[in-house]
Amino acid sequence: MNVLSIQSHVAFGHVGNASAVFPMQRLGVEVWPIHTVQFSNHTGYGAWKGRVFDAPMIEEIVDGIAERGVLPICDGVLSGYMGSSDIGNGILSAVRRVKEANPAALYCCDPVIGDVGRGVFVRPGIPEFMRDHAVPAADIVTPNQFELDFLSGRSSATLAEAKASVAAVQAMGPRVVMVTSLHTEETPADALDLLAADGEGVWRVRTPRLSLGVSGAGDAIAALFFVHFLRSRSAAKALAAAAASVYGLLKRTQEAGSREILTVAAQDEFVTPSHSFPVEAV
Ligand SMILES: Nc1ncnc2c1ncn2[C@@H]1O[C@H](COP(=O)(O)OP(=O)(O)O)[C@@H](O)[C@H]1O
Ligand SMILES: Cc1ncc(COP(=O)(O)O)c(C=O)c1O
Ligand SMILES: [Mg+2]
Repeated sequence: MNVLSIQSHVAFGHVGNASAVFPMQRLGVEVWPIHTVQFSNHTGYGAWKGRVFDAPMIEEIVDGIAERGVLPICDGVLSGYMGSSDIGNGILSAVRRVKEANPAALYCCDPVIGDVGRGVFVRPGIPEFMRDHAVPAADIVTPNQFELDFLSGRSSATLAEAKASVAAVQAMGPRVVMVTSLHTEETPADALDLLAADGEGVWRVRTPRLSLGVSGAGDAIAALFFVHFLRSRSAAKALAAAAASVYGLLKRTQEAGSREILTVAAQDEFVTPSHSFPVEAV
């Protein structure tokens, strides 16, 4: 399986491609990473160095890949942190080229915009670009609760509201939606929910809430969900597998007291997760 992964890259630590590429490789996927930015570290530190690339650079690399004649064997495109809405256009043009070459390829868009508590952490214009252009072009989207609320223009304070928000996002285009870190009135204080919907049903996985604040978990879970969905074509199975792996990864990270997720040290969690959680139809 071959996945074109277009997102941010950091030299130190694990967000964007530095969080997503290795778990996919560990699952046996050939990943073709293209970086939208290269920063020293993730922006959660408040300071970083590096630069944002541009749409022509993304298109140039896709051109070079196309010249190798391999776009027809690309099974999917994964996008995440975009850097600028211009880069977003470059990503959507890559998606169009891949789908022209392989109509069965799927586009999974992780609509990285912000987070509850931290607010919007991307450049102006990106939230609207995600809502008006990227999400409508996607087959699969993986918002956190903050991003779900922004995209749907609704609130998700209860499970019923969250399901209505998911349906509103599906009405924008994507058939499959996975919501991460969902906390509704029904969610116990020491837990968090994940929802996945695929047009046939909505499923929930509930895991304990760990006391750590790290970046990059969303990038890892989007990559894992996408790979498991491409393989199983089941949103429920992909949700169970991705949630178990990321929980194991974060539990190890918490135990080690690390500020960065233990993508390398806890790599066995991607293949043989040490925890598993039931999937409930809701
Ligand atoms: N504090 C936490 N405790 C347990 N699991 C967590 C925690 N933070 C993140 N996760 C897991 O990682 C997933 C993705 O993280 P999330 O923070 O929602 O993504 P993002 O970084 O995109 O906002 C969550 O759905 C959850 O499964
Ligand atoms: C460069 C970069 N990419 C991606 C992300 C997204 O990380 P997360 O997976 O926590 O949403 C961040 C968050 O700070 C970031 O700074
Ligand atoms: Mg995210």
